[in-house]
Formats: sequence, structure tokens, C-alpha cells
Amino acid sequence: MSIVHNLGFPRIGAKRELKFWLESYWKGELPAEELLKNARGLREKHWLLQRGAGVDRVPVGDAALYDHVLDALVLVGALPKRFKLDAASLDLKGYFTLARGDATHHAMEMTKWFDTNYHYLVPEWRADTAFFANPARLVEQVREAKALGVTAKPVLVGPLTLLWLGKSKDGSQPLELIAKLAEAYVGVLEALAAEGVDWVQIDEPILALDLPAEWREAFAPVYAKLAEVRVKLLLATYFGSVAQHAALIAALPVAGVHLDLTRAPEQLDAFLPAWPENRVLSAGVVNGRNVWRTGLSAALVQLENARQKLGDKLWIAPSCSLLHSPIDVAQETELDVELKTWLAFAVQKLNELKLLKRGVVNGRGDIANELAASDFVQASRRNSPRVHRLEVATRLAKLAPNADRRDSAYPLRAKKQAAWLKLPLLPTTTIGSFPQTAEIRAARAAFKRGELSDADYKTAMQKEIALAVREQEALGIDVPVHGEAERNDMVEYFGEQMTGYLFTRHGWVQSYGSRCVKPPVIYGDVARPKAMTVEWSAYAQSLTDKPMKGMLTGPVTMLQWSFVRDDAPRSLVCKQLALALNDEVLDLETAGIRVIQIDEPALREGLPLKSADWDGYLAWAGEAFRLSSSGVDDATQIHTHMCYSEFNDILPAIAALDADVITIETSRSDMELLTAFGDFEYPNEIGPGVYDIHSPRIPAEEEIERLLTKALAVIPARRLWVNPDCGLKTRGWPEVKAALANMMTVTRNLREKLAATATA
Ligand SMILES: CN1c2c(nc(N)[nH]c2=O)NC[C@@H]1CNc1ccc(C(=O)N[C@@H](CCC(=O)N[C@@H](CCC(=O)N[C@@H](CCC(=O)O)C(=O)O)C(=O)O)C(=O)O)cc1
Ligand SMILES: N[C@@H](CCS)C(=O)O
Ligand SMILES: [Zn+2]
Repeated sequence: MSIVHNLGFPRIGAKRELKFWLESYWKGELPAEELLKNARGLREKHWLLQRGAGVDRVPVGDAALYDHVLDALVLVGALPKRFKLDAASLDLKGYFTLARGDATHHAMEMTKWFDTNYHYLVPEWRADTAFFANPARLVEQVREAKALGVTAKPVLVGPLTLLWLGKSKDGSQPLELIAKLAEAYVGVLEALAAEGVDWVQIDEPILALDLPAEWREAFAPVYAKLAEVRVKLLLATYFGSVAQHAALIAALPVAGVHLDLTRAPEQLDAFLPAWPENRVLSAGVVNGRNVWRTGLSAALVQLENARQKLGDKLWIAPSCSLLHSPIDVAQETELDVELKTWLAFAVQKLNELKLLKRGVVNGRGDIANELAASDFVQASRRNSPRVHRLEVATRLAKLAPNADRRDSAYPLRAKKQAAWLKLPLLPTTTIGSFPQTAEIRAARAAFKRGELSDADYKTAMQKEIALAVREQEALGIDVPVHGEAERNDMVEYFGEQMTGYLFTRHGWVQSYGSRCVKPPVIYGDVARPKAMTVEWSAYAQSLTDKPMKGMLTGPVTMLQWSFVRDDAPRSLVCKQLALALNDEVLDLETAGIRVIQIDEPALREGLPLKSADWDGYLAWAGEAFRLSSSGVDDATQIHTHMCYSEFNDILPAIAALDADVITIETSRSDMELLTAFGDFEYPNEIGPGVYDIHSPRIPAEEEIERLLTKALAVIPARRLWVNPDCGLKTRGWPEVKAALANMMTVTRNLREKLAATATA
């Protein structure tokens, strides 16, 4: 019998319940036992919900309390050595110390999960990293599921993917650990088999990447070892085609393979003719990375094709875990009725899978009404006048070929900027946001509920802006910011003010740990009807003589962190965003804001997974950034900011953005990135982050000094800025003030030292 299975479910809860429990626990307000009890209740609710929606095999083990990669490390006993914690006896306190750090440990590094906006904790490898099977928690969850009558399919991060995602901390090659790691996986699988588990999903998304030969070759021996355990393995691949590894995958002793047929539908034809007999094909035909209702007719064509060859060996699934999808459209009671019919979140996606199963098993006639409804929705989206705007298309068509170029090259611009900015050596700034306090969020919530008037909300936000400016003046920050108090989120805020965007009330998606984002949805042509930030920035400028830095989210990040229409190329949508943002840049300049930061933290995350596609992407992404930042006077200083990713492999593309200044996260990786910037001789100004903003820990002066000294060894002082790694919205004011005060003290001391050396 063909079945429906799911690769993973959003774990935060329809009302972000897990987020609130976690944060209460961290504040000491919720006891550990309560957190554990609540989390168990939530995952059980999700299992039953999935079963109720027609999922025959329900994923178990995906409901991490903080991060599934951290859970995978606990499962194989490979916690970073520096924490001196034992995986077998790890309690909640230890688990969260790994994730969030404490007074004596900096948190595990965090980076993007492939090309998503989800952040995982980076494993730390050493030649002597030891592993052991530590399956107790997973086994317990399998038992919980069984007790509820749910058919559990445990989900594991695959061993090769786990190794790949980690970083060597001692220069050794992570792949050398594979034999030891495979032993631990065998132990885990044996424990699951002993529980009567028949299928285990083992995720190897790295198969969507171009892998070096030694990594490709490592698959066969590892999977041969795992195949010794009497449990069926479903090798799950997603986020792209794995056809380049078809021979390797065909030869693996696994009982099933999952393919992402939404990102890479063409791979079905590549795989199907030589599909090994008796192997299950899990067809990922419902997009887990987007919010659009599936075109059921088209998906059925794929499934019918596969079923003809495979019969009941065909399984039906979402393209990837639904972790990246909001939970339930039914909660969106305020959404425009027509637009709502275009959308499907996790719960709706599971229902689509159930229908597809009926359609493919019983024939199309069994779901004739649903197919007709689906066809109608597809046509209504395609033909809707709400999607297309003539003025946007005309503006794009008329764009001058050099519209993405500044008037002069950086060296001349730098002189003109220095002439009016008159900044000291090692100028200091911050990345934009200051603490989003409970009061700010409460004011916004009251405003949204209609309990606070426009005028009162504006006054409340201006009060916060004034506070941020005052604090920065007291600290002596050279280029202050207004603090972004008025923004719910750096992407959603802009999306709400542009045409072609819709936004939800409850469409939360986990970003990391307890932090969530509510990506706005681009359904049509994008434009900016009126200024979005000018009033706030101009107000902030009126409070200080220092040059106020305006703050925008760049076109690539707006694209990457939104759910994007699937009826136009991403490059086109990005260009529309770039022009809308350029309108804002020019309005800011006219209003006297002559330092403008255009954040692009998602530039690297948007990089295609296969290197053959990189140049194409970097060309249009770079052009979009430059389009958004051009047309300003040479003396207007354009900043950009990047964080949360490894940037070494795209340094030339970062330089090609031609921003006058880039501020970039570096401290968690101990300024490793800077060496690359130094080697590459990044031509413009750089502010490498001198402290990590993810932890409440206040960085000591010595730590900041060490990092800054490291930076000075590779970047000439005249091109070096001093700033934190990222925005400070997740922190509290006392920590922010103390951390920035240390940053300022170190900077002043270094300035004196540099001046003394210059005069000596
Ligand atoms: C820089 N980062 C961002 C990424 N992606 C984005 N889209 N935005 C980013 O900033 N990706 C990479 C990183 C990830 N980092 C973060 C950091 C912090 C958060 C975060 O703090 N998220 C908040 C939600 C923020 C938000 O949208 N707030 C709104 C709504 C607040 C709210 O919950 N309102 C309640 C009502 C409350 C009441 O009092 O009644 C409601 O709407 O139900 C706002 O401020 O108005 C979080 O809480 O998780 C995310 C990613
Ligand atoms: N300006 C934003 C950038 C985050 S990546 C902030 O400061 O929060
Ligand atoms: Zn950032």
C-alpha cells in the first residue's frame, strides 16, 4: 500500500507555546519538570494531529527543544569537549548551556541550515572526539508514540551530514571520525530495532551538494555498516537534486530513498528507469519550503508516473521537513479571503498529501471535486489582476544599463565621505537594533489591537528612539542608529509597507531556539507606495549632531526571508524589491540621512547549493544590492551588514557589492573570517564584529581587545570599524550598555596606541 509519511513537523506550536515555555524556564519562572511535561504534551499533540491528517508514518525525534543538530550530537555522545558535559547524564541545564552559553562558556556557534533561515548549532570536531550510542531519549519518545497508537518513524540526522555540518577545532579532518561515528549510529539503530521500529528516516541533505570525492566514497562503507541492523532505512534527501550522485545512491543498501520533487522535479526521470527493485521511493511532491497550495493535478502526474513503475513502493511526502512552514492557515481569520485560498501551511500540506494518495491509489475520479478546486485556485492566482502591476514592469523595462553603479569608485567616494564625516580612526557604530523590550512589544501589540492610537504609538516609539540616541551619545558611539524600535521584524516591517506582499498573524516559523520569524508572503509585483523609514530616521537625526545611520533591509534578504511567489523568477522579484528600496534610499538622502546601511545577512544563505549555479545567482543578487544603493551622492556612505553564515567562499561577490563599509559577524568564529578578508584584500572599509550578541554574557575588555588586535593585523587601521556582530534587539539594556562601554574603552585605548605609534 502506498502511504503518506511526513519528514518533520514544526515544533514551536501553533501559538508558539514552546517558545514561551522555554523563555519562562530560562527566566527561572517555569520548573524543568514543567517544561519537559509541556514539551511532551505538545509533541504528542503534533503526532496525533499528523495521524489525524492522514499521515501513516509519523516522524518522531524531530521535536527538539532547541535544535535537532544538537539533539543528534546528544544521541551519539559527541558534545563539544570544552563544556565538559556528559551526553549520557545531560540535564536541561547542560543542554541549554551548550545552546546558549553561560558565564564561562561561549555558546556553540550557530549557522544556517542549508539555504533556509533556520539556524543550527555547529558540531565541534577534534581528532579525539569520542562517540557512543545514547538513544534513551529517542527510545522514550518512540514508546510515547506507541502508547498513543501512532506508528513512529524515528528521524535521524545522517552521519555524513552531521560530520559535514561540523567544524574541526584542531585542524584534523572531520571525515576521519566517520568509522567511530558509524559505530554509534549502529548502537542507536539497534536500540530502535529492539523497540520494534521497522523504518528509520535518515536525513542526508548533503547529497544535494557537490561533494568532494572522499565524502562521496564514505557513504558506501558507512551505510553497509548501518545495514547490518535489522531496521529499514529511508535515506532522505532534500533541498535539491541528488541526480549527480545517482550511482552512489543506487548502490547503497537502504530500503527507501526520499527525493525532493518540488525543487528538482526533473530528477524523477533521472532516477526512475534504474530504480532498484524493492526499494521504496518517497516522492516529495508538496513543497515544504513555501506556502502556496499545491497544484494537485501536476503533482498527480508525477505520482502516477512513479506508481506505474513502483506500485505500492511509492510513498508520498512533503519535499522536506515542515519545520520551515507555518502551521495552520485556519488561524488566519483576518486574511483577505481570496488570498487565503491560495495558501497551504503545514496542516493543509498534510491534507494535500492525503488527497494525492487517494488520487493516485483510487484514481483521479476519487478526488474529482478537490482536483477541480485545486485547478481553480491555480488559475485564479495566475490570472489575478492583484498579482500584476504595469508600472512595475514598465519601470524595470526602462532601467538604464548602468543603474546599478555609483558615480565614482570607492577611493574617491571615501575621500568625499571622510571630508564631512570627520570620523576618528577606528570609528564605532552598532548594527541597527537596540533591545526590543517587553514594553515596546506590548505597545505594538496594543496598537495592533486598536487600543493605542497612531499618535500614542508614534510617541511611544519616539521615546524609545530618543533613549537609544541618548545612550549612544553617552557611550560616545561615532555613527549612531535610531534603534529600530518601531520594527516587529527587519523583513516583515518592510513587507507590510510594500505592494505585492501579504502578511499573516500566526504564520510563525522557528529561526533558532525560541526565536521565531513571521515571513511575509510575496504574491505579486512589489513596489513602495510611500516612505517607510524616513520619519523615524529624521526624528533620530534631529536629536544628535552625529551622523545618524539610516537602516534598511536589502533586496536579497527581503527575498530570502519572505515566502516568494512561484510564478516569477526570484531574480525578477529581487529586482523589484531593489527598486522599491532604492526609492527609500533616495528619500533618506533627501531627508539628510547620509549614512545608510542596507542589511544583507541572507546573501550567503541564498547561494544555490550547487556551485555551478553560484555565478548566476551572485550576478543578479549583486546587481540587486547595487541597484538598491545607487543614485546617491558620492559623499553618502553606504553600509551593508552580514551575519550568521560563512562568507569565505563569496568574498569577491561581497566586494562587488561595492558598499563603502561592511559590518560583518566574525567573533563567534574567532575572526577566522578576517584572515580570508585580509588575504583577499577586501578593498573598502570593514567592521568585523568584536563581540557575540547572542549571549547575555558581557564581553570582557581583554576579549574585545584580542579580537580587535587580530583584526588590525589583517586590515589597515584606516579601513577598520568597530562594532558588535549583529543587532542588539534580543538583548537587555543593562548588558548592552556594559558591553558597548567595554567596546568603547578598548577602542579609545587602541586609538591612543595607534596615535602613539604613528608619532613615534
Ligand atoms: C537577524 N535575524 C533575522 C532573521 N530573519 C528575520 N526575518 N528577521 C531577523 O531579524 N534571520 C536571521 C536572524 C535570526 N534572528 C532572530 C532574532 C530575533 C528574533 C526574534 O526576536 N523574534 C521574535 C518575534 C519578533 C516579532 O515579529 N515581534 C513582533 C510580534 C511580537 C509578538 O509576539 N506579539 C504577540 C502579541 C504580544 C502581546 O503582548 O500581546 C502576537 O503577535 O501574538 C513585534 O515585535 O511586534 C520572537 O519573539 O521570537 C527572530 C530572529
Ligand atoms: N539591522 C538589523 C540587522 C540584523 S541582521 C539589526 O540590527 O537587528
Ligand atoms: Zn545581523
